[in-house]
Order: sequence, then C-alpha cells, then structure tokens
Amino acid sequence: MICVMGAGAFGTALAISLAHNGEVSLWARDARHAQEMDQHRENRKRLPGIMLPDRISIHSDPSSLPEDSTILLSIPTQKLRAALTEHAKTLSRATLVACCKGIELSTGKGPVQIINEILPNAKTAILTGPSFADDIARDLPTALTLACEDEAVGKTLQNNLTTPNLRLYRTTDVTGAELGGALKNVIAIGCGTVIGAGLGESARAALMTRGFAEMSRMAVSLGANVETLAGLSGFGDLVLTCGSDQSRNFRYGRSIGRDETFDSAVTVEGAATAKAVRDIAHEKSLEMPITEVIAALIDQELRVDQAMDMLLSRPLKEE
Ligand SMILES: NC(=O)C1=CN([C@@H]2O[C@H](COP(=O)(O)OP(=O)(O)OC[C@H]3O[C@@H](n4cnc5c(N)ncnc54)[C@H](O)[C@@H]3O)[C@@H](O)[C@H]2O)C=CC1
Ligand SMILES: O=C(CO)COP(=O)(O)O
Repeated sequence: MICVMGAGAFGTALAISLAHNGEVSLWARDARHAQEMDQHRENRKRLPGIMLPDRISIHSDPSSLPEDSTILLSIPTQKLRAALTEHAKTLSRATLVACCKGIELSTGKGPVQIINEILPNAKTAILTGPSFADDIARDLPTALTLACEDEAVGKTLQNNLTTPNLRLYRTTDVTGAELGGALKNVIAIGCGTVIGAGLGESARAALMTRGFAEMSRMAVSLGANVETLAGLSGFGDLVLTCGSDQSRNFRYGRSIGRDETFDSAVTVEGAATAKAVRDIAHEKSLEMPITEVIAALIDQELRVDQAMDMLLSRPLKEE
C-alpha cells in the first residue's frame, strides 16, 4: 500500500500521479480539509482545478494505515520532526520516503537524517528533483532522483513509484540528494532577489553558477558525491527553481529584491535552510559567501545594494 502523508501541493500531486499505478491513500492532518477534499474530489486549498482520481482515498487518521506501507512524507522540513514524533508508533515499521527539501534549522539535519534519528528501524529514502506540483498533477513529463542507501530497497521503490509520467533515477547517495534539494532553494532566493531588484539575466546566470560551486563545495565536504550534485536533485532542480516564477523560493527572493512583503503562510523552504547552511558553514569553516549574503538579506541585516557590493568586492581568484 502506498500512502502520502501531508496533503499540501506536492503530496497531492504525487498521489495523483501514483494513482496511475493503483490505490493510494492521501493523509491530511486536518480532518476538515480531508472531508472537503473527499467531498469535492479536489484539493481546493493547495492544488485548485485538478480533480482527484477515484483511486485516491482520503484519510485524517494515520492509525488506519497498514504497518508495512510505503509512506511518502510530504511535509515541510521544519515541521517533519513534530509530525514523525506524533505518529512514531504508526510509522515505525513502514518504508519512509522523504519528499521534502531543506535542512532543519535547530539541528542542521536533512529529512532522512531526521527520520533515522526518530525512527531508527524504518527503511528510509528521499525523492527529490526538479518538479513543480502542478506539472506532476497535470501529468506533464517529470524526472526525479530516488536516493536510498539500501540498493535493494531503492530498486523496489524506484519500480513502485515510477509512473507513466514520472520517471525515477536511482542513487545510493542520500547525502548528495538531500543537500542538492535543500541548497538549491537558497540560491533560488538569491536569483529571485537579483531579478526583483532589476540586476539582469547575466547576474542571475553568474549567481546560479557560483551558487552551484558553493552547493557542491558544501555537499562534498559533508560526504556527498559531486556527480549527485550535477544530477537531477542538484543541478537539475537549481535550473528549474532559479529560472521560474512558479517557484515560491524564487518569488520570495523577488519580493526581497522589490522591497515588498511576502505572505508568511506560504511554504518557502530556503528561508530557514539558508540560516541552517550558514551555521554549518561557520562550524566547518567553509567559504559560502553567496549563502552568507542571502541569509543576511532574509534577516534584514543587509540591503540588496550592500549584498551586491560585498560579493563584487571579494578578492579576485581562479574559477
Ligand atoms: N510544491 C512543489 O511544487 C514542490 C514541493 N516540494 C517539497 O514538498 C514539501 C512540501 O511542500 P508543499 O506540499 O509544496 O507545501 P504546502 O505548503 O503546499 O503543504 C504543506 C503541507 O504540510 C502539512 N503539514 C505541515 N505540518 C504538518 C504536520 N506537523 N503534520 C502533518 N502535516 C503537516 C500541511 O498541512 C500542508 O498540507 C516541501 O519540502 C517542498 O520543498 C518538492 C517538490 C515540488
Ligand atoms: O522544489 C521545487 C521544484 O523542484 C518547488 O519549488 P518551490 O518550493 O520554490 O516552489
């Protein structure tokens, strides 16, 4: 049985795609939201205009899940620990696939590390890469990375979670996949800022490229393979998120560049992750100048012109 926990935009989109393969359970924490979705066969709150196939059953009580389920956790990273702790008994024997992109601010851990800490006996993996929920839900072609340390479990998940429109590539480099998905959101905030402030497409390309160098430097220093960063979960998602105003991280950055306010209820994973990355960089003495200025912009410690001056006046060096 495949179950998606978290009826946000991404969880709902994954459930829609997986329904091509068979029955799927979609679990929403809010009973009223679950009831509304069931009544209208639509997630009007997070994915309006897209019908939920009959093969999706909607629940708000996770204790009804079979113990050996595969559960896709589509919950923002900063909320994941609370959700796992609350439902630890139900989840302890399942195969848990993190479907979130971030680093926990209070611990510096990625989603799989958080799951392994709370549920040490669960089989774990992460599903990440370039995909907007809306594209997946509309059955547009998408390719993602499925990272699982246990190769046999990874192969089973790859087969079970690939759908006619959602093609999964496999790796055992969980650290690389986790970090690619988390770090690209920080750079996307920076690219949004550049565009919002009217600094131009050339500046965006420079920030993406030097940001990718920064992402790779940190990920490799934490044990990732550099090839993983060059794949779907790193470079692929960086390109998508930095180049599209469908991205919430990009739009949040754009609001910083335009000096506008942004709706604090919208999920922007890169905002907390930027600060978590800055903390890790300080602890490990890693040079992360782009992340430093993005975290400072988020904290309103710098203006955009000051941030640009800081980056442009750095000592000249080899690429
Ligand atoms: N929306 C997108 O296009 C994509 C999102 N993602 C990732 O998916 C993750 C979720 O994002 P979205 O679904 O877009 O966010 P969203 O804001 O649409 O939904 C988040 C969902 O998490 C639920 N939630 C929050 N705290 C919870 C808790 N303690 N227990 C249970 N559920 C809880 C909320 O009720 C909400 O339904 C993020 O890490 C995001 O980076 C990944 C790829 C694409
Ligand atoms: O992760 C995503 C695309 O792969 C979604 O991006 P946002 O969270 O910025 O909307």
